[in-house]
Amino acid sequence: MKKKPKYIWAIPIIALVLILGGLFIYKQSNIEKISYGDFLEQVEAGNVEEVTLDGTAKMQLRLKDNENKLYITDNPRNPELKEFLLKKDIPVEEASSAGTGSIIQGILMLGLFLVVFRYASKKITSQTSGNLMGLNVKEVESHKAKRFSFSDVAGNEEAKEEVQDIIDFLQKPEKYVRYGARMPRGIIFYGPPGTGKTLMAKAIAGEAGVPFFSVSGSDFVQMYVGVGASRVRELFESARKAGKAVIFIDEIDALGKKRSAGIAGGNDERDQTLNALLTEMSGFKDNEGIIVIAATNRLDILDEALLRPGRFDRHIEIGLPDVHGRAYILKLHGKNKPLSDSVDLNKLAKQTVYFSGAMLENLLNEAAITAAKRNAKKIGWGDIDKAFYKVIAGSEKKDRSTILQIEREVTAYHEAGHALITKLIAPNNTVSKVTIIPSTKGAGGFSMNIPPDKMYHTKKEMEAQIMISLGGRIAEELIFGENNITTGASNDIEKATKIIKDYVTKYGMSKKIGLLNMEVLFNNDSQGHLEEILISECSSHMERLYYETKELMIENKYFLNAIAEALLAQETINEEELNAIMDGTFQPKQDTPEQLESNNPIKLKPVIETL
Ligand SMILES: Nc1ncnc2c1ncn2[C@@H]1O[C@H](COP(=O)(O)OP(=O)(O)OP(=O)(O)O)[C@@H](O)[C@H]1O
Ligand SMILES: [Zn+2]
Repeated sequence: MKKKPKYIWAIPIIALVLILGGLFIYKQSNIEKISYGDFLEQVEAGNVEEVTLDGTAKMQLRLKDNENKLYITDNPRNPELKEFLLKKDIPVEEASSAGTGSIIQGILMLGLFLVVFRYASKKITSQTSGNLMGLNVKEVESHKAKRFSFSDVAGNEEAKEEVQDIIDFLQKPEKYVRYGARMPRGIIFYGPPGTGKTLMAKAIAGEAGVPFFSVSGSDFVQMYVGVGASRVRELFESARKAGKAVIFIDEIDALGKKRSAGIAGGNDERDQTLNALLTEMSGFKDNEGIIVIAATNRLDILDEALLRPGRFDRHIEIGLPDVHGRAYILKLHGKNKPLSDSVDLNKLAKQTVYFSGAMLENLLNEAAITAAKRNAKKIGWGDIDKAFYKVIAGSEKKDRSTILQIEREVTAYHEAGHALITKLIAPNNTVSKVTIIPSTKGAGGFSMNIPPDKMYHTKKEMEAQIMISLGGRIAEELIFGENNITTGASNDIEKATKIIKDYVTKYGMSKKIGLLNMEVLFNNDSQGHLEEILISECSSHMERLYYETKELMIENKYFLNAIAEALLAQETINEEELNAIMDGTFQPKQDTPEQLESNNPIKLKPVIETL
């Protein structure tokens, strides 16, 4: 690919600066400073050829024995000096304050200023740019910013595969035009936050060797009417100027959300901006080599106008990484960090289900900070452990004594409930950690529950997942009584409801509703009859599963107590310890008495039946 030399404008300026600089240095080397006393001596000796006064703090003179050399001395600024010199027959010249030297200096400064200004303004445009009316257009040009390639993106193999032809098209658009192929003009990356959508777009630009322009949809919101549209046109204009390019629009949903029927009128500005975007996109010629990549967390809320052929017609999912992806991401970000031998990234990958790439990166970074704080040689498993909780729910509370003992117990039983039910009905799931360490974000405790990675889930597995979710609340109820159940189960209930809804409405697993997709039917449900049936069906399944779980827990109350007690004693238990509890071979960690004291400031009976 032929590249336009980017710094051609700088050559004359640099040449000028060099020439003037040389001249200046040459002149400087021919200048000598003398004291005012020496000067007067020379005057008295009749050695002075001429004097130049220019009103500055210095004056210049030449001596008779070396007329080419310039001498400088302090200017006493005495109005009588001129007369005194003239009387001695020494010619005095009065120059304007800018002598040759200062002209050169001035030009030099100007040249330098121009270079710096040019550089700085370029830098600003490429990094945060213009910021006119709040819009950031970021242009990351290949030679200025770090170039990304596919090797910087771990996992996401399917997505990489899917964009391979786009890269080829960006490199050789003519080839595709020759075959009459119409390449997608727009691609949408969709998936949860932090999964590397931006990274992937940058990598495409990097792999194809084209400049990358990025802008965020949310920047257009709250702009004056017409401003957004003109910004869009400017963005495309700069991309066209660059020849080939990748234009990245983050948070496209801020611009292209479906218009909700209920709200009368629209957002004029948003619509104008969106229209400008669509117009620009349909304005490309086929061989232009510009690709627009947009990112969103949710594809389903986008306006159909955006998704039509010729617009954003290729949709690529960038999902959360699976266990291999996670291991790969951890290894990628662990490369430049001194990890101790105790840190097993494969093991960590197994414990970080549902973590996004950004969370994993953050996890290693937090661990590195913790290690640095304690001046450790290497990052140890303990640092990783601390970072794990930080990333997952804010940070580990320092002062544990402030947490009421009763809260610790409720949390311990709640988490023990989840763990116990998992062990009883889903032995293939992994419970990597159960903990009651509270976090600043308010999550009471945490038990990681890993269902095996599978393409399909059976009805039994879906029910098991619901029962595991219900386990927390049921344990609270069983131990502390119906009136003392807490709000800690709200996430669990949400999770269980989502599963039961799919169970009934999507997968035809409820006998009463049968093999119907309720969402299809719902579209025509004006009286709300179906809704009623649906709710009653969901709640009857939920109730059945609730009683089943409760019964199971009552039968295994011994284990529930054992797990909760272990949690209260050591705050966190890992999978081996949990298995040991279930086998009856558990040996609690021997803590020193002081540690026990600080962990358990108030000694209470482990089970409080009367609350
Ligand atoms: N697959 C991955 N491989 C390597 N690093 C990753 C990956 N996914 C995410 N990361 C890390 O997470 C950071 C954030 O990712 P990025 O900004 O690309 O996510 P995103 O999907 O665009 O997020 P959002 O939806 O919040 O804009 C990256 O800079 C990188 O450090
Ligand atoms: Zn829970």
